[in-house]
Amino acid sequence: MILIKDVYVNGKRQDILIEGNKIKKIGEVKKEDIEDVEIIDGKKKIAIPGLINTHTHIPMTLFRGVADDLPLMEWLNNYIWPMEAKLNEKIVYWGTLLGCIEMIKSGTTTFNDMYFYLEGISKAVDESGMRAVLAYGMIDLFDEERREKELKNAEKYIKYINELNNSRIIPALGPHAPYTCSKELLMKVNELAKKYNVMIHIHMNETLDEIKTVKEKTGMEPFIYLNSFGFFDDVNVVAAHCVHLTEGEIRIIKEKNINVSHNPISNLKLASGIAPIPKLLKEGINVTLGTDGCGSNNNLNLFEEIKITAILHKGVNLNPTVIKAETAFNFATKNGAKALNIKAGEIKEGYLADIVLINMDKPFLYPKENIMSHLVYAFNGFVDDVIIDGKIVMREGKILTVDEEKVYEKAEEMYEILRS
Ligand SMILES: N[C@@H](CCSC[C@H]1O[C@@H](n2cnc3c(=O)[nH]cnc32)[C@H](O)[C@@H]1O)C(=O)O
Ligand SMILES: [Zn+2]
Repeated sequence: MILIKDVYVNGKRQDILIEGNKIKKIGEVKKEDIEDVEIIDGKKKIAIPGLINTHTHIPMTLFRGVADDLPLMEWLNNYIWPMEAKLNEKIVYWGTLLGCIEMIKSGTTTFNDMYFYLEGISKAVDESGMRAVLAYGMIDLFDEERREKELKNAEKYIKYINELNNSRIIPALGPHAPYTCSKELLMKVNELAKKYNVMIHIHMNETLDEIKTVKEKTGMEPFIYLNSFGFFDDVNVVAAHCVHLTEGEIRIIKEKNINVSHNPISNLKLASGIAPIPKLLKEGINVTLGTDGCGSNNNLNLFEEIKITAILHKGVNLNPTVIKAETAFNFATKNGAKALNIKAGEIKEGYLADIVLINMDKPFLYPKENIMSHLVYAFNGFVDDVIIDGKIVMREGKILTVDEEKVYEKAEEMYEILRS
């Protein structure tokens, strides 16, 4: 058992008792009453639920800084996709470990990923102690042979992850996007999602260009098109980006309970645009936050995403009330958990013990009065202790699960292979 003593949580100083992978009690807990307990002194700290990043391509940490300042299609076609052709399980494994270290250090405990070489990714996630939803990213480019291959891979990885029997690693389906996947592939994905009871992770409406392509081909906007053949029926979907949406598309997102993963930094950096988040909120749509891959962000610090979300929409709407601090914070916690269907995102009895501690002795966190404001507008994201699934994975800034130095060394080595 783990006992966090005198920590500031849910508005007051109290204790948090963790048993197994869950939060057993919040309130006053006497250490004498429990046997075999590890105590964390929380006096100088606050506890927050671990952040949930709902859109990543985690091994892309290795592509950090390789191609900046380009539009999406040029970035993908000329730089990213040629480099990705050199990847293998081993390179992806080290890239994922680098990403996990970065996320743990910046308070993220769960991520929702779409990539390939999922054996390498799963192995790294398992070793790091993180929680993740992993989807094999499928692209068929409307070719039947490629479609069969991609669907086979996706099914293979769902079975592979299920067989790992690790409650921290959850399989999902990842059709890349309506402009890279055929209708046949997408229809089959809906069927497989129901068959294996897994969620779907897809890129939607990221750029005006891709929407134009879909419209020219089908006569419909992407959400209308997918909805026309039942893609959203009876499945749980996380749609990344959703930058450009018509009223009709917003109606579908609402009606089909589609979860939106807002990735403001990636959208700004690739100059894709700014998603109409205040409008989605008015409709009661579940908005969550994602960083996207490190090729287009270029980091995995979700606190940056929280701050940008809270200020960006104020600026473009000329209205400082559209997204309040706590709303932005909830996007990255509660709403993320709801999207991924996990009992986390809040510090509550019976919930998963995914908890982050922040030492408040930092110059930018004084005066200590308005904690939620500090977390959203002032904090740099470097947290102190991280507990995931009831296990301490970082203590006082030191990662306990993996050898950090070795990961940095290997990351450089893998990068040399990719650029050669
Ligand atoms: N099985 C596929 C791989 C798909 S993984 C998901 C893909 O999404 C790409 N990606 C990363 N960020 C973005 C983005 O912002 N928009 C669209 N695609 C992206 C990423 O580079 C990767 O190729 C294949 O054989 O090519
Ligand atoms: Zn993406």
